[in-house]
Amino acid sequence: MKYGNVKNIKKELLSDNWYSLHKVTFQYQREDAEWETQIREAYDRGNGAVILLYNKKKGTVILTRQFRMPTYLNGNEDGMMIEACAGILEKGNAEQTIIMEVEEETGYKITEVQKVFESYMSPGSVTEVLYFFIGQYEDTMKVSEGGGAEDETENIEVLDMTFQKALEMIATGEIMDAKTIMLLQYAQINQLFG
Ligand SMILES: Nc1nc2c(ncn2[C@@H]2O[C@H](COP(=O)(O)OP(=O)(O)O[C@H]3O[C@H](CO)[C@@H](O)[C@H](O)[C@@H]3O)[C@@H](O)[C@H]2O)c(=O)[nH]1
Ligand SMILES: [Mg+2]
Repeated sequence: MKYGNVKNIKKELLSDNWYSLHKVTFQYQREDAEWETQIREAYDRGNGAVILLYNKKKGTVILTRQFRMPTYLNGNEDGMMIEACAGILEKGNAEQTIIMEVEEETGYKITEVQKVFESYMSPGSVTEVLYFFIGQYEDTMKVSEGGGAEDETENIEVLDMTFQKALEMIATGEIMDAKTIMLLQYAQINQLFG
């Protein structure tokens, strides 16, 4: 018995303004071998990369704070989100992108990163795969203010806080971003701070 087969996939473009949204109609073969028609919308904003910047000696991490409209629309009172530094893959691969994004958003020039895992973040509706990294930073690596790309309206604030404080902020709900929680918990499980 075949299971999980898909056929007759038809994609209808609903929106391609900034990113693209497709309505996908397809036939899906159930476990009992019957074919059924399903419709699912899929939002494609490309893939992304995210990193936890940490300093083992100081016991600190670098996070960012920025306005996120979708959260504002769904109950986040001021729309501000505390997140690990992240960006969408445009020109290079995940590693090149995250190194560039770290400098753009936080002002640190790092050269070494370590990939820890990759994950779909919202598999029922968003196509994106997110590549997760960790990387050590030193105060001497700070080369600029950060804040985001000059041609973009990101207005990113750079936060330097203790790892303990960041963990507390998950418990209090001040950190409510999945990729950030995943990386902080990775650091805790793998005892990055000893
Ligand atoms: N004009 C316009 N600009 C947009 C739109 N959507 C996003 N932008 C701009 O596009 C830029 C994308 O910045 P990046 O730093 O590359 O991406 P990111 O938004 O930080 O994405 C990261 O976080 C996402 C949410 O957690 C992740 O989904 C993504 O993979 C990545 O990790 C930002 O300047 C943002 O303001 C839009 O609809 N219109
Ligand atoms: Mg970003």
